[in-house]
Amino acid sequence: MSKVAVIGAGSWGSALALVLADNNHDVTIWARREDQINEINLKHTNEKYLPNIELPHSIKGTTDLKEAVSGVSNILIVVPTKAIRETINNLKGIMDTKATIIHASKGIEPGTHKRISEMIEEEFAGSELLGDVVVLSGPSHAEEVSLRQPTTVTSSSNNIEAAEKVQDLFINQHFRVYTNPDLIGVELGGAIKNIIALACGLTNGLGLGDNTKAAIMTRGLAEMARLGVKLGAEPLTFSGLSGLGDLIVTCTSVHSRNWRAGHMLGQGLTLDEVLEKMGMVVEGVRTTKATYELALELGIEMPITTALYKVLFEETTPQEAAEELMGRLKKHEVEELTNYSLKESDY
Ligand SMILES: NC(=O)C1=CN([C@@H]2O[C@H](COP(=O)(O)OP(=O)(O)OC[C@H]3O[C@@H](n4cnc5c(N)ncnc54)[C@H](OP(=O)(O)O)[C@@H]3O)[C@@H](O)[C@H]2O)C=CC1
Ligand SMILES: O=C(CO)COP(=O)(O)O
Repeated sequence: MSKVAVIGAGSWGSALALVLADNNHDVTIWARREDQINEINLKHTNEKYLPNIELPHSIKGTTDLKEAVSGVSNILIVVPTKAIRETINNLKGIMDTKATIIHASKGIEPGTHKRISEMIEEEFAGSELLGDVVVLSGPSHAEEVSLRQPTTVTSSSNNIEAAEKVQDLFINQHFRVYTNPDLIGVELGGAIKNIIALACGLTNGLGLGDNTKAAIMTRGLAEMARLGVKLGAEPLTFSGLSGLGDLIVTCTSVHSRNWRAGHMLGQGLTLDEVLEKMGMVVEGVRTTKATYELALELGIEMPITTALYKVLFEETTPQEAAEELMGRLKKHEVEELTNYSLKESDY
């Protein structure tokens, strides 16, 4: 049994706290709102983020970050990507022991184009408090994990032994954890599938059917792998749980916030209206911006990401974006991933 601090009490933080508590770990969950922590401690529920689920009574909630991490050598961070740097900065000031930082968030930062493990390392730079950084990623809707439905994910780190320790922390008969040493590929797959899920939801909202969905998913996987390989990922990672697996679960499920947000956009709502209605994080929006910028910088062709960027952040309508995608130059389906460069005409 280990002590684990879970930082972030949204849907995913609560569901992972449940998995850890099921494994008899000593779990403290931190949230910034007193009312939410009172609900977790007194009613053992988190209705806003995980409706109709009774959390294990052993989970302790606190709004005191110092109390959450004091003497804890495994800290799980599950806040939206935009809150990662702020969270690490707050942690750095109050941690009293070196800890493995596990994160389960999915995104890329606009502007810097950093993955989450890179942001964590950057924020801890020069500090003795950072042990290993491990990501937990894969096809795993919080709603189903909290019902203890069979789920598979991947634990990845530059230090495979750290990934294996995290595998041991989480694995149980409902929640099967694999390991993969390809940190870059695992983090990129989890982030970029959100872009593709937004695009799938959008085409569905436009009234388009399964052929279009299959096209977006398959060609989306191709552009995810193309960028990933350029950044040093292993191509095979993208056919695994954190790539294809997460793409399937996010593009085909009504649980997905990214899919639902895309669907509302396709039905004609503005981005602001969609985000207001969702009330939960839609990571794909910021990740589309980050990935679009990164693709331009590296000269990697990512037509679906580009089309979505134009719909989200420029004046392009979904219909215009769909027409533009279908009207592109003809090409071979299978490309040489390691020898790919963008031609000006491809955009
Ligand atoms: N939901 C899922 O099934 C899965 C989610 N993920 C990933 O996990 C991450 C978190 O998602 P999820 O739990 O679903 O998100 P939710 O929208 O359900 O919850 C977000 C949580 O983060 C808190 N939060 C927001 N901003 C800050 C901040 N600046 N500082 C501290 N806490 C903050 C919110 O607190 P408050 O209520 O006070 O605003 C809330 O508790 C995302 O990257 C997502 O992609 C990964 C796999 C599955
Ligand atoms: O990452 C997820 C499932 O693996 C959850 O996706 P959404 O954020 O779109 O709900």
